[in-house]
Amino acid sequence: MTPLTAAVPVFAVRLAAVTTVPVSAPLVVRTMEIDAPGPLLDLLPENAPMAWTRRGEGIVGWGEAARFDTVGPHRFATADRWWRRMVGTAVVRDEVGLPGTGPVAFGSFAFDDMPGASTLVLPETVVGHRGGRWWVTTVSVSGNLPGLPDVLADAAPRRPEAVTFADGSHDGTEWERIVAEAVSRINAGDLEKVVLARDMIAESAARIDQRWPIQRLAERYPRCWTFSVDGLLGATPELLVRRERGLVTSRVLAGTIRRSGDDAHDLALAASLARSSKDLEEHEYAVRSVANALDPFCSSMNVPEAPFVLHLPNVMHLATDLAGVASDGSSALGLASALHPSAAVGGTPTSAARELIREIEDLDRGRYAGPVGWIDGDGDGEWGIALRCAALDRADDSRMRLFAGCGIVAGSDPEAELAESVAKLVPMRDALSG
Ligand SMILES: C=C(O[C@@H]1C=C(C(=O)O)C=C[C@H]1O)C(=O)O
Repeated sequence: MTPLTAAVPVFAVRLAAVTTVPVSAPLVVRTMEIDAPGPLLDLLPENAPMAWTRRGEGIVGWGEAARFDTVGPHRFATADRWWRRMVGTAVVRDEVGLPGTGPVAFGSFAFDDMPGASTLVLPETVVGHRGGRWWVTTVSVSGNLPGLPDVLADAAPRRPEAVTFADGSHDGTEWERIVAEAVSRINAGDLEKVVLARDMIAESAARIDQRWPIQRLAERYPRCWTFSVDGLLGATPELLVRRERGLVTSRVLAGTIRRSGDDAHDLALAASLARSSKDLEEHEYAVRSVANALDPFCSSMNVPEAPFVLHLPNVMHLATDLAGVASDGSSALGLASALHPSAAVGGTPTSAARELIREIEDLDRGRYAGPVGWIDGDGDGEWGIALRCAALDRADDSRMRLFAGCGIVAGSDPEAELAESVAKLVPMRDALSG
């Protein structure tokens, strides 16, 4: 372990920002085009699988050429600086030249400043697929040009054994009380919106093969981004930010209704969601928080006037896609840092919402609701909000902690919010159950 030196603020070092390779190591990176090797997620090994995929495209990675672990209020800035330094001195041979080729790090950041660990991982091997092209990237820290590895499907994952679920920090009744407290604070004028979360513990009879839930989520939630980074995995419908060759995009969600299972009825529910003043208000807070945060980084921005309804198998959301033209050199991670926490996972105003979450939620969110995604050597990348996800217990790999949260506004009903949280836990519960 080599501690970071010089440019890193002193307190960040004290808070254990560490990297597993000396920052001066000669990083050699090679990307080559390959023939289609089969579905990306089938390539993942059981040990520490990394993924960011949607509709079969994206990137998967394994092995660890380098990693950066950090905590605290400057976690994004220290990680961004580490990454710039890594790629700034790297020798790169990239025969494909797309966003996501060349050096790529997967990352996952804690929701709050404390507690919670944040990580960037540079895999030894990354395989990517986009628009009919496939590539493999290999990384060497020994200074030699890495050879082309075999890119083959791994053995099929094992189904988790006899999984049971139990309440996490609070049972449903306690959580409803917390939600009621938030509603009374909102009615008292302390703030406009706060997002409150709850957790659930899944326990299997044996070590959980993370690839099983990853593959199930990708199959069942093709409109979501399926991710896996350092033991945090899920399928999120919400894209905090994408930066790609000067174009900045974001998908904002807020306002939710549960699916009924009957298509005709669901269409009527979708129409009522699009007219619901409570949900439209909640959505407006979220869109405004993202548009305001992106404004300083964009020369122009398109913010649609009305949201559309995003249909997922378990719930429907009000959704807005924003797009802007980047006006400075901020990386995708820098933009994610500026956006986090948006009103979709924090609230409005942000500082009052964060304080109320710390005061009444009584839950260590860890990396749930934090940015998760990837960054490449040009600073392009995609960062989702880690929702509909679970974290593997680092001390016991037969246990996972599942999370779900709901936006609370003046008109929120605690019982309905609990039911919404149950619906949001369904993707991970089902993915672990079979
Ligand atoms: C916080 C979560 O979801 C967020 C809250 C939503 C809402 O309250 O309507 C909708 C989508 C997400 O922005 C979660 O899934 O855990």
